[in-house]
Amino acid sequence: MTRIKCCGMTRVEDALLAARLGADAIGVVLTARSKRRVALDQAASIVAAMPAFVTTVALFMDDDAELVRQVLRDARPDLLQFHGDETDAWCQQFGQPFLKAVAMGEGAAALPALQAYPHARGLLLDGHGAGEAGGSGKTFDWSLIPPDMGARLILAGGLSPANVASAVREARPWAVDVASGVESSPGIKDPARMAAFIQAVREADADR
Ligand SMILES: O=C(O)c1ccccc1N[C@@H]1O[C@H](COP(=O)(O)O)[C@@H](O)[C@H]1O
Repeated sequence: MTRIKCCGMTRVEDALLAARLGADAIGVVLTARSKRRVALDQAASIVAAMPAFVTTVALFMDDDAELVRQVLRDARPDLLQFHGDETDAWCQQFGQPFLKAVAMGEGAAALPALQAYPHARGLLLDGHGAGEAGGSGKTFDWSLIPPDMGARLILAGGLSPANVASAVREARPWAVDVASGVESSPGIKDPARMAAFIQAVREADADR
């Protein structure tokens, strides 16, 4: 079964709805480089509202280590996710499981980065270009994904209710991650689009 992460939560009610609809994980964005950024207290409220067995993820992009520590201390997310030029060693310093995003907008030139994070629990392949923020709604050429990524492959970038079933059938990821594709405006989730996204993943799973 493909795991589903709904990212860029800014409201407790949206995160609770994602959990009720069957999302396995929700994400909150802390980096200043995002239109979905939440303040520390809001991140803490969203994380604290999640029921058992829904993984909470905090996103950063080339942020200060002190911000990451503060978020870990005050919001207590289960996983960290890094989107910038952070190294494997830098990501490891917090002693918390982490995901590393890889910008696939550069095409095959991005592939060496997949070898650079041996300690990441998962590699989130996103459609944006190097140095750009995620949450861009950009897809990439899924045929570039190496076939041996197994449970480390988290597919992101421009996924939506319209294309996620094809993505699951073609790329066979461990998990899919969506932000803009289930929103009515940045940071505001659309209940119908979230429900349609999760249903599309489950239908594609049934065919696998
Ligand atoms: O969502 C953001 O604003 C964001 C900012 C900086 C780094 C990462 C960000 N989001 C991540 O990007 C993926 C894909 O987004 P989309 O579905 O293409 O809109 C999203 O799921 C987050 O993990």
